Amino acid sequence: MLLDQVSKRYGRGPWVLRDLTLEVSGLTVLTGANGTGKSTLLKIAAGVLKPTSGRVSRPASVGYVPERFPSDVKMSASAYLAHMGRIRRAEANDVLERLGFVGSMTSPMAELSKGNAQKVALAQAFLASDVLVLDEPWTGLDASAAAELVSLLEERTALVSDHEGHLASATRVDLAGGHVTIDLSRVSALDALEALEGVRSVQARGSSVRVVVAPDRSDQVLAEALRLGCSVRSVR
Ligand SMILES: Nc1ncnc2c1ncn2[C@@H]1O[C@H](COP(=O)(O)OP(=O)(O)OP(=O)(O)O)[C@@H](O)[C@H]1O
Repeated sequence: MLLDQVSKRYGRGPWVLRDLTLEVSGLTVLTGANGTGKSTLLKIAAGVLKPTSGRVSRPASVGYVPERFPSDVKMSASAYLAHMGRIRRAEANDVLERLGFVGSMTSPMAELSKGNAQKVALAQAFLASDVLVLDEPWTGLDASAAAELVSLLEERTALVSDHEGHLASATRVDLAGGHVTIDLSRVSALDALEALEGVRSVQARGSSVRVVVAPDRSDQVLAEALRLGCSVRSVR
């Protein structure tokens, strides 16, 4: 799976992702502080959200576990997994068994405990044959299920957010946490600032303009702002 120069902003809001290129060919862990865009990136990778710009090439069969698995599903676990198996043209797997599912297979899934519902979410994702996209998949799992999930992921191609560090040896991609705030005056070209790589938002505030930048791009943005004739009031 390849994400090529992917950028995302919600409406006219700040850029959440900017020019992100990522190839997922083995087990890849996504890390980053709260709000850095992990769930956004995973939704884009899974195809449930469109990037604002950039391209995603994904194989035919992608399994996805969202951050919050729908909790109000009226179907039973058994009916739901049979349905997903038909859609995927996949044989039933032993994931529920391996994760130690102890809920009812025939009651509405809305009645399952959080951990058991998460095990159903994982079982349907593992029906996919190519790539897995899993958003904090350990949520709600007990210790033995958590360890079993680590071994289920061995040898799979997967993009997984994992802030608890379950997958210590996987390839890591860190969505840079934090930001640098640059206050500028004498700004004549807001659009030119906004278009710079690493810029997450540009806001006019009275006579100054506040630019929020990814930490690894702040020097380049400062240099470009000076070249555009801006005065720098503060950087923090
Ligand atoms: N539907 C939405 N509409 C507007 N803004 C959104 C939406 N979804 C997410 N955002 C914003 O995008 C940014 C990234 O959110 P996202 O949920 O992708 O981060 P995250 O890294 O997964 O966070 P966490 O670790 O807290 O789950 C946040 O500033 C969030 O407010």
